[in-house]
Amino acid sequence: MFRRLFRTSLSRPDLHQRYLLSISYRHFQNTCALPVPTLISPSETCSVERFQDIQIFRRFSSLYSQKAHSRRHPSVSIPAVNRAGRSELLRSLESSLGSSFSSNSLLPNPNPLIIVISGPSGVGKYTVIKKLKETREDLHFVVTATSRAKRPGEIDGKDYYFVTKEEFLSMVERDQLMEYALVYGDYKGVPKQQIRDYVGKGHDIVLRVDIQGAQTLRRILGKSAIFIFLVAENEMTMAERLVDRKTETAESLLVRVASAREEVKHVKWFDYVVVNAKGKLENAVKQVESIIDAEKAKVRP
Ligand SMILES: Nc1ncnc2c1ncn2[C@@H]1O[C@H](COP(=O)(O)OP(=O)(O)OP(=O)(O)O)[C@@H](O)[C@H]1O
Repeated sequence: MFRRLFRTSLSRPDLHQRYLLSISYRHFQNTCALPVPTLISPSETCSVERFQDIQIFRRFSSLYSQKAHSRRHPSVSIPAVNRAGRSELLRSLESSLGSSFSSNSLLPNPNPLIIVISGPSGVGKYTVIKKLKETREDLHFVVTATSRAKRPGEIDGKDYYFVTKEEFLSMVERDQLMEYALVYGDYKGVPKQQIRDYVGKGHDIVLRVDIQGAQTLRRILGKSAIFIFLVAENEMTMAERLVDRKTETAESLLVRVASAREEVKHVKWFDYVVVNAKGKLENAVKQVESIIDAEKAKVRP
């Protein structure tokens, strides 16, 4: 590009004749240190046109001498690649650059991720998260507090903090919960302290909440959290899962399936939707993992 511009300016007859710029392009390319000629004697008055020509010339010479300087270091020669050893080549590249290669990470230190997994009752939130825990030890799963009774196989402090209604309300009073809701007659809430502790130490965290909880968290966290909506492939599968789990009374089943019908309409509040299809738990978990990996790889999470 420079060759073209340089020639264009020099080929202008007035510029060429008036300032007698006999510097060859080859000379410029070799030395990269273009002598700046005295274009105007101090006493000389300068026309606008001539002044502009001088400015153009000076801009070129300054720009290209800077670029060429940054490209190579005049005092260091790099040995022939086919003859020099690896470390010799690396050393000479370092001295040519004027500083050693750093082994520090080239990546910026990303902010910890907050991943919210939500979806209608019986869709498989707990099952997906349990499986995810096995493969992603780097994630911290925030343990929700609940006033509901423990289901078979659930462990206090691991799956939920099982508390009484009074204990739960006292946590609310002491402002210990980031969000809470009364879901199907039981309280559920996310303890603030766990989030502070883990996010403060730079850990990625995963929260499991119902749809109401997800909407509250969206209002609080906005775009600083990733919201994943888990669904079954169809209503029938969702209802079957609740029935087969054998944890609900007839009334509770009715409330949950009726709510689920409404809740699937809230998918638009979420960033991602993952289908947890019958017998395809592994696929759903893999998809959640892919979302986490993609979010971690984002330049601006
Ligand atoms: N992909 C799947 N295929 C078949 N069954 C599944 C699948 N995922 C979950 N289940 C079963 O569905 C039932 C409900 O799952 P789970 O308890 O994880 O749902 P949940 O969304 O956490 O429910 P809730 O919000 O009511 O606690 C469980 O019995 C579980 O084993």
